[in-house]
Order: sequence, then structure tokens, then C-alpha cells
Amino acid sequence: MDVDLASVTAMLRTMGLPASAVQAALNDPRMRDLLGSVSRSLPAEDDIASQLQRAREQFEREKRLGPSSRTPVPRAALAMAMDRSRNELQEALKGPGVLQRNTTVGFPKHSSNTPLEQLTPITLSKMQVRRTHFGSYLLCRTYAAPSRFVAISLAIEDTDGQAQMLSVYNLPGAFLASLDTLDELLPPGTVLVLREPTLKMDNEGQNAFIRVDSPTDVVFLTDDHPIARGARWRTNAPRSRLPDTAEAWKERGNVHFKHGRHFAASIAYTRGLQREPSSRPLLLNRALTYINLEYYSAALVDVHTVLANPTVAGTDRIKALFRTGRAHYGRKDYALARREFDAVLALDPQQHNSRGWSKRCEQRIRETHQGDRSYDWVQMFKDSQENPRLDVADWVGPVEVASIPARGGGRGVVTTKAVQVGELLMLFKPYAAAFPPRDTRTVRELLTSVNMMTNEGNVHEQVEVVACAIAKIMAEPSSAHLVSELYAGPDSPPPPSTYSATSRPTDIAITPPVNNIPIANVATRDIDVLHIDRVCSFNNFGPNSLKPATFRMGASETSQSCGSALYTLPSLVNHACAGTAMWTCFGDVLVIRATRALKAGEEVTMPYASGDSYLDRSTRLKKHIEICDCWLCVQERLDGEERCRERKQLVDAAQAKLLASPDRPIPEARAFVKALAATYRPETAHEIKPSMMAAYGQLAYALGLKALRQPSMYGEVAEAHMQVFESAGIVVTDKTVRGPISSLSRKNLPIATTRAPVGNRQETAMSAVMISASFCSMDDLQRARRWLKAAKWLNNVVVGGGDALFRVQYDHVLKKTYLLDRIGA
Ligand SMILES: C[S@@+](CC[C@H](N)C(=O)[O-])C[C@H]1O[C@@H](n2cnc3c(N)ncnc32)[C@H](O)[C@@H]1O
Repeated sequence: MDVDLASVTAMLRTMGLPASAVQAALNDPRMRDLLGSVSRSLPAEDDIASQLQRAREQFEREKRLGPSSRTPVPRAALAMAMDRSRNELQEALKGPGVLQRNTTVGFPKHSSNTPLEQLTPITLSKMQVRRTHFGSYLLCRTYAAPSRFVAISLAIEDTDGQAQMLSVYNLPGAFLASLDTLDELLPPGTVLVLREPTLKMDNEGQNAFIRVDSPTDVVFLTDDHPIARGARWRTNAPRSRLPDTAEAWKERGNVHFKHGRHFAASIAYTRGLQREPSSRPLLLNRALTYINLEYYSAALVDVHTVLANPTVAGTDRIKALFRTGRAHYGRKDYALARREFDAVLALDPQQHNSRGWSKRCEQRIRETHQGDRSYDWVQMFKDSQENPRLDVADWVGPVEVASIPARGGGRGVVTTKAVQVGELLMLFKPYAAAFPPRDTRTVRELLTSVNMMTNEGNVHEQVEVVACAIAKIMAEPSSAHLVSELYAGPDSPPPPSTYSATSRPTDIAITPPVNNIPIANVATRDIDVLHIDRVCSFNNFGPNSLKPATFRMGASETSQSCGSALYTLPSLVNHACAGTAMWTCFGDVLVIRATRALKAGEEVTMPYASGDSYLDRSTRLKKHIEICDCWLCVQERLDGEERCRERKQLVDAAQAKLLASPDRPIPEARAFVKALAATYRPETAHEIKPSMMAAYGQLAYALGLKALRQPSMYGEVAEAHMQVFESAGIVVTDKTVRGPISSLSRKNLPIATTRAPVGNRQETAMSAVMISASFCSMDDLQRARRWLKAAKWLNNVVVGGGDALFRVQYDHVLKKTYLLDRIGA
């Protein structure tokens, strides 16, 4: 179901509600919740398919029609259209409700890689629609205030006074930017050069517009640029109401800064610096906005300019040193950062902030060198419940990139030494990431897209992460290879045979953007937007953060977006449904652990997609893999397509029933187990049956509810949970539910500890807790303790963090089951 504000409003009106009542209903926070959550989900599959079909037809039509002459555009009409669009946007964003747009991504698009000096000028009257003007540049000037849909839209004129609409995508800092920010970035009179511009027709085939996808194809010209100086404009420049002194720009920047509009602030400071290049307050202020925007190299250039003057002392020196430290920290150069914070403390020991940051650096350095034991897992878990963006250092464990020719991209990751089950292999922060806000009621605008490359629907954050990656490359051009060397799908040239870098800062030189403006200027490196689009499509993760354990079992995950993130080295890991490794996220931190003991040189693989049934997994993997050759899928295929389909139908039906009635009756749960078990042929030696995990999970849940009233059933509850283990590939070595425990058995855990459950299933740890709780209810504290130990072992090999994290993560469950009171947990 696709619900948007317009359809809800229409629906309420058809119910005969007066306008005031409709408005009141829309202002109700519950309605905002509903709109916020529903509109975050993707359109239905059929809608995605038909939108893709329409987009393909449109492409074919445009191709068939080919280039044709351009119709002149009336200047005044275009300016009025811009005005209208600004008003509409402003109105829509006032709310209530969420402005939802659907866009198409993943189609071929041009990004120029010819230097501006090698291009020759062109004017609008010489341009054709449906054509990219290779070898040319267009000098133009905006003559009306900017607006935006998904892209920024601008009314531009060329030197002859001819007008055209211009759409600019992917400009850093401008993703769904406010009009305030756009006004600062592109006030009327902004002079631009467009490299190799493409003139296109809009979807209705009515109006032509220039579409620029790569932000490095837009060059912002200052007045002293040779092209700007030589330009003779037919029209007068729009009258400017902008400040003309450095001081006034500083004040303007400070207002933006106060309102959290860091990007707009950085532009205002930049305009001030164009008038007074050595202004210390402007350089220091801009450095701070760059730090907030994560443009660390650009910040470093500003503070270095300040510190290059040996007479700078007092507060300014402290500010410059502190901001230098912050910028190095942001670039993950923790040793250099600490040096700066310590320099601040040497000047003034009362700078407590610097002391705190120096300590943080020490902790990050420890993490980089010591790995698993140095991370504060409990704190990471707690912090991630509040904000997904955590502050930890990356860690590259005993792994390296190797040639794996049979896989798309030809590379993979292998171990460099023997590792143990549960051992940490890597821990990474994303290169770029987008997350939904914590309070979805604050969302005013949402994008979804259909992706012509993968034939999938993408949620808002998947669209946003592309813009984030582009912004990061613009800000840190020397890190671009970390993205460009990732696999970009079958239609791209293969990536290099190895991957040249981890994300250690020493691998990334400090290359600030030219003129130190990390928005499109004369860029140090051209950005190929199509390539980044492709990289994001084939490498993005949904970092579904670890949550506190609850009693809710067996229900499918929600369709709500958990964000989208692009990681560097972890993207080199190939897929296997039952991999040699698995991943967990603490907020945006991707943690990869071994699922069993691995020899040196064994390939590290992990599941890209979850799914109880073979068919579900195959569908979710379609863009990556035709037929998955992991042993789990091989086993399932041996059962035959018919049985696999039957299995999926049973799981889907049971899932739907569970959601409809959480207290499933026991006979139904048993029937589900029986019917599902019948879809496995006895002669196929299934070590792992993910679908059966779900079935036994539901049976255990149903039995557990009954046992609350009939405690004699707790033995059966424990047995059902043990079946969850066996379905997840964990051998239960002690299946007894009453009577003495043999002395041999007592020494060990009741489960084999050779492997972690398949598919990063936290449910198994939860099952062990429930077994423990069942024994506790039966007053069998010896078994309860044994199974609680098993739960801790399982949780530790799956998510790590030892007993301390287990206690925090399972706090609610341990209290509610009285385990904490009875056996101290
Ligand atoms: C994120 S990349 C993995 C790294 C990639 N092999 C490389 O060289 O950069 C994902 C792509 O690797 C390939 N791949 C990963 N696992 C695979 C598997 N089990 N079977 C076949 N291809 C696989 C697919 O082409 C997939 O789209």
C-alpha cells in the first residue's frame, strides 16, 4: 500500500469530513506517525516493474528520435516558473505530511573527463536537444532565484541572453537542501561553466532542460577567472542584494551556522574570504563548518593558513590547533590529532575539551592496534540505540584481498592466519552512509527510486547514500580510489585485480579541493557519477543495528529502512548464504566475525541477504548471482523446485498468520512444523534448515505461552527450542530435560562449540535463554545455568562483547524471566 498525504486528504474528504476536521486529523501526531512510516516503504513490486517499463520505453523513444534543434525559451516565463516552483516547495514543506517523490536511477549518464582548457565554448542556440555536447563548454549565468525538485533547478542565460532551465544533481551539500542554502549557493548572477552539457527533453516531451549529473561538470567562476573576465553579456547582470564586505559575509555565515546550516555558512565564509583572503576569523569559522560537514582536508588547509603566521597567538592559536586536531581526527589520523590536542594543552592546561579529545585519540589508537579486546562493546551498543553514527576506529584483522576469479569482480577476501570461531575479522565505519532520522515525524521529504541497473526499488537512504559518497569524494578527492576500485556490476569494466587500500589515513594523502572550496569548482578529480551509482548499487549494505533482545520471535523483519551504507574493504567479501563469516552492525559500524574455525588462506564469505527459504534468498540475490553455489543452496536445490516452492508458501502463510494472531495455537504450530518437515527429503542430508528454525521458533513460542498457565509443559518448551538449534546447524550435545546430568556432560556446554549458527541468527542465543528460563521455572537451576552459559557463548560468537554485552543486551529478557533473580545471570 502506498499512502501519501494527497491520497489521505482525498480519502478523508470523501468521508464527508469538513476541511477543518481534515486538517485537524492531519495534524494529529498519530497520523503523522502513520504517514511517516508508511511512506518510507517501497512501492509495490508491480508498481516498480511498471515504472521501470515506462522509463525504458522513454529511453528507447528518446534514442529513436535522436538529436533535434532546440526551441528558444522565453526568459520571463522561465523566471515565473522558477518562482512558482519555489512557492510550491515552500508550501509543501510546511506540512503536514511528507512530500514523497519517486525517481529513476541507474541509467546511463555522462560525466565529462575533458579538462576545461581543452573544451571550446558553445552557446545555447548552437545546442541540440537529446544530445551531449562533447568537446564544448557552456558559459552561463543564473538570472532567477534557485529552486529544487530532486535536483536543483536554475534559470540560466548564456552570453547571448538565451534562456534555459538547468537541473543540477549531486551537488555536495545540496541534497534536499533548504531554499536558504540554495539561495546562498546559487544567488541570481552566479556565473557557471558547464562542461560537455547534455540538453534533454522532460518526461512529458514538452520542455527541454540541461541536465548535469556530475558535480565536477559545474565550474563556479569567480570574477577574476579568465573565462569570466573575457565574457561579454548581452543582458545586464541581475541586481544583487548580497553583502559586499568580508565582515558582512562573516555575519551572514554566523547566522547560518547558528541555525545548523553548515553548508550555507561555509559558502558565506568563502565569499567573505574572496574579499579578504587572509581574514583569520573567516578562516577559523570556515574550518569549523568544514569539520561539521566532514570536509576535513579543506579544514586543514584553512587552519594551516592561520598557523603559517607565527605571530598568531592566544585564543586564535588555540582555536587553530584544536581545529587541526579535530580535522586529523576526522581523517582517522589519531596520532597526529593527539599531537595537536596536546599542543593546545601545553599552551593552556585548562582546555578540558582538548584533554577529552586527546583521550579519545588514545582509545582510537588502541582500537586500531589491539582490535576486539580494546573496543567498548557495551558503550557501542548503548550509543547505537541513540544515534547510529558511532565514534570508533576501523580494524583490519587477519584478512587480505585475494584473486577469486570465479566471482564477479574477480576478487575476494581470505584469512592470513588460522582463526577461531567468533574471531573478529574486520570492523569498519562506512565510507558514506545515510540513515532515517530517529524521529520519523520530523521527515518532510522522502525519495524512493526505481533502479534501472538492478531492477529493484530503492528506499530514500539508498538514493541519499550516492549523494553522500559523491560529497565525500569532492571533499577528500584523494580517497576516491576507495570507491572507484569497488566492483561496479557486469556492465562496467572489471575493477583492478586487487584493492589498493584499507581506510587507514596514511593511505590517503591530504589533497584539498582547488581554491579550498569543496563544492564544484575546478575539481582536482572528475567524478564519474554513473560509476558511483553502480558501485553503490552493487555494494551497499543495510546496516540493521543490533537491538536489545525481546521475546518477539519468528516474525519477519519490518520493511522500515535501516539506512544504507557503503563500506570499503568489507565490500570485497563475496557472498555465501551459510558463509564462513557473518556480519552484525552496531549502528553504522560493520563487524565481521568468523562462523567457524578457518585455516590460513580460506575464503571469508558472508550472507548478503537473509531469508528462511531458498526462493526468498534467490530473489534477493538476483542482482548479484544467478544461482548461488553455497552448500546450503546446493542442499536445498537437491530437494527440487516444487518442494522449495511449497516450503516458501508454508513459511509465508505461517508468517502472515503469526502477524495476524501473535498467540498462535499449539496444534497449528505443530501442523506447521510437520508440513514443513515433509518438504525435506530424508535422503538429503540437511545440516541446516533455516525454514525449520522459524517453525520451531513459533512452536516454542506457542508452547511457552501455554506453559505460563501449565508449568508442566516447560520441558516441551525447552525441547522445541533445542530443535531451533539443530535447524541452525548447532549440535545439541545434551538434550536431557530432566534427571541427572552425566559428569562428562557437566564439564562442557550442552551444545557443540565448533560453529556459530547460520545466518547471524540472534534467535539461537534467545532460544538458549528461553531454555534456561524453562529450566529455571522447573527449579532445575543446574540446567538453567548450563543453558545460560550456552546463550552467552552463542551471543559472543555471533555479536561479540562477552558477558558484559550479553547482560546489557538481554537485560529486559533476563529480568522478565527471573533469571537475574534466580541465578544471577
Ligand atoms: C560486493 S562485490 C564482492 C567483491 C567482488 N568479488 C570484487 O571483486 O570486488 C559483489 C559482487 O561479487 C560477485 N559475487 C559475490 N559473491 C558471489 C557468489 N557467491 N557467486 C558469484 N558471484 C559472486 C557478484 O558479481 C556480486 O555482484
